[in-house]
Amino acid sequence: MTEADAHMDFDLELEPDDLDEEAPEAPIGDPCLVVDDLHVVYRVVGSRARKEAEKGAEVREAQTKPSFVKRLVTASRQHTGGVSEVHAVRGISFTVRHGESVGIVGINGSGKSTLLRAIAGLMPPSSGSVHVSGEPSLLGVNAALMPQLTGERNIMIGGLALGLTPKQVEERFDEVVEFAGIGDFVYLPMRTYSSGMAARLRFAISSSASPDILMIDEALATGDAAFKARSKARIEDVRQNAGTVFLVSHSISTVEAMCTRVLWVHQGKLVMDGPTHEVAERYKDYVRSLRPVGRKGGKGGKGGGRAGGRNGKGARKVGVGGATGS
Ligand SMILES: Nc1ncnc2c1ncn2[C@@H]1O[C@H](COP(=O)(O)OP(=O)(O)OP(=O)(O)O)[C@@H](O)[C@H]1O
Repeated sequence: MTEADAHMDFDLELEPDDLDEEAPEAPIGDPCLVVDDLHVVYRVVGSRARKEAEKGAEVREAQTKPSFVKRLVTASRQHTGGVSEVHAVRGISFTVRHGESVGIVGINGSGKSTLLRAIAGLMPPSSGSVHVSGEPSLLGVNAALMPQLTGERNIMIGGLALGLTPKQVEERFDEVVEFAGIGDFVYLPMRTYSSGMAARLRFAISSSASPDILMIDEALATGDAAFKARSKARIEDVRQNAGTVFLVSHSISTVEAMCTRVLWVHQGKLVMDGPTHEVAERYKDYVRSLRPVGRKGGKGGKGGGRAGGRNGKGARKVGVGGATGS
């Protein structure tokens, strides 16, 4: 797959709901999250998995010498391809303060979800570290809820994981179901849900406890206009209470409407970090440059005119060389 193909589901179109919207300012407080030279490496077994992984990140053969016992055991198995390592996050560092809403953008396979999961504590760093102040009870929307259990049971488990008491979960149950818009499906196993329903339920659970850090991975793309409006209001609530929001989205207009700061990740590295309008404009230019000749970049064209300093703070360009396909 070429890089031009890889970005194709990135949506530069402005959503009607988001037109001319910018994330409102909120008081910015002390640092609440420090990510220091973070590396995340996946180990991939078998050639098919390796092919999948090669889409975006650096892949290399794992430097492992199998133990004597392992060599004996695998000698009797059919060879399925070696063990590879996918270096999905490569030396990312940044600091986030209370009250910031941070968008993470990048083409497919660039490492956004892996970074989010590592920040949420769902993925152990291979090296480097993530320091979180306050409640470490982060339940990212990618947190593994259990597909074989009903939505009802998952709301309870997710609520408890966020630090709520059983009584508090019960009190918030109706609100979570209504927010997610899943109706009576809540009494069916989650494996019967569409991916959109599951994403909306995870978002509703993870935002129900006013977490210190709210992580959102694509959930906003899965709802209708009313769900988006509810989500926006909830994100603002979290920020106004000096919480921090992380948002991974393929919709640049959603990031522009909801975030005060954007991190641009490419091939596992942070290539730009700064105020939303600056990073979004540069990122849109980059995505347009990837479009094959003859394909109109008109979607993004509409969104290109919203430059103009909001707070005068400059973006930190960490090394855009990576974004040109290094
Ligand atoms: N469980 C896994 N095992 C092995 N490799 C993985 C795994 N999950 C992700 N990867 C690889 O790590 C790299 C980063 O993936 P990640 O999902 O973080 O990217 P992304 O930017 O969120 O992508 P997308 O926009 O397509 O969702 C990719 O090369 C991907 O193939």
